[in-house]
Amino acid sequence: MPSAITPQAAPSLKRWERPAKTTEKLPWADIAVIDMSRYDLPGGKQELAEELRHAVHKTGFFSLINTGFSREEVERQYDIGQGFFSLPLEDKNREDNRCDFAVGNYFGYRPNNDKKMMGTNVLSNVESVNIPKFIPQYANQPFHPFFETYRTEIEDFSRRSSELAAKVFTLFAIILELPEDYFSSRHAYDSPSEDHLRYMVYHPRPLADDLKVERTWSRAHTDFGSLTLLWSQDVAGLQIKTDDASSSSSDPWRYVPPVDGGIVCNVGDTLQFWSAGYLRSTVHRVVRPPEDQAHLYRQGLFYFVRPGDGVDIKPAADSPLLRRLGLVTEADARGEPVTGLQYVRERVKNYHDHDDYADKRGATFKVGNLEIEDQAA
Ligand SMILES: O=C(O)CCC(=O)C(=O)O
Ligand SMILES: [Fe+2]
Repeated sequence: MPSAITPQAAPSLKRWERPAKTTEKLPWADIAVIDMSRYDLPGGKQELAEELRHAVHKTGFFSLINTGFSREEVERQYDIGQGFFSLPLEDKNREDNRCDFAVGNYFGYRPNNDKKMMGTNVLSNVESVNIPKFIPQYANQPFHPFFETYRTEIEDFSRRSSELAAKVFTLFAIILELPEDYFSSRHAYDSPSEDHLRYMVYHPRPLADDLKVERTWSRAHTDFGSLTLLWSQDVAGLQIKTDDASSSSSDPWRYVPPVDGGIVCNVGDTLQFWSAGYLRSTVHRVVRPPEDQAHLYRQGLFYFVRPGDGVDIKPAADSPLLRRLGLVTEADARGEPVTGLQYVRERVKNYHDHDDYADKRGATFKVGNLEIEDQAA
């Protein structure tokens, strides 16, 4: 749908500057690139699903190109995020704009330095703001007045992110031999869910502090929802934990490479549950960037897709593929339901409602019969 948005109508914002890529040679992950311009061609979805199968089964990470988001509109979102982060702390952190972690509500603002890291005195260097879906049910959820000026643009971006996710869900349904709308219907934009558009920035830290926390900027974790869209990030630091600790290296961590004009996607916990582990919610983390980028504010743009509040996230026992593979049985169909809202709220609460981001290597997190490794080494 052509967009009738005129960004010039809003007051001018300082332009965000795209940082230069690192010149360091890093161990990059091999990330499949899926060309979404083929999606609507005859047989296109089936071909793309086949290309995606290996990636989602092995690492759960892949990237999309030709998604319909122009470079200008993506950078405009970075301008908006940067404009918000440059407001005074008291304003950003006003009471009606804060995440309410006590109830696992991630909508709103999370300030920099809010927690200690891994049993040290080093503080978290992440600042973020999560914007809920633009539906009447969220009229009273955090939405800072700064964003009002840009509401139309942000809403357009949010809705189109969800539309893109729906196409990816269709590919997942094809892979699992389920009806094509199996997952997209469980993530309808107009039904309540904890989906959010996120502006995020990591503040650079002195090397001495980074060394005290094993260079950790974001602890190893899996994503709590269904699918994460991450607009390609030029500041290296995001790493995925792979199975290929090869003979040349015992280190399983690989950096996610930038994909110009692309969107990196990863499968979250709920799709791993629905697919009885066939689609992988891979452990990832963010570490101090290479030294030619370590001084930069690492700003990011994301859309986190969460399951519909009321949908059951237990394994899709009706998938012929999962049945043939023996991953689901009749008993799975009869298991206790766990709803999307229940899982996501409990997971956010468990992860964030503390004074610290402790080292939780090896810990697991469980709701009903659904269990996930909370933080793998
Ligand atoms: O900042 C990044 O590149 C990834 C952040 C992330 O994994 C998350 O917020 O879930
Ligand atoms: Fe993540």
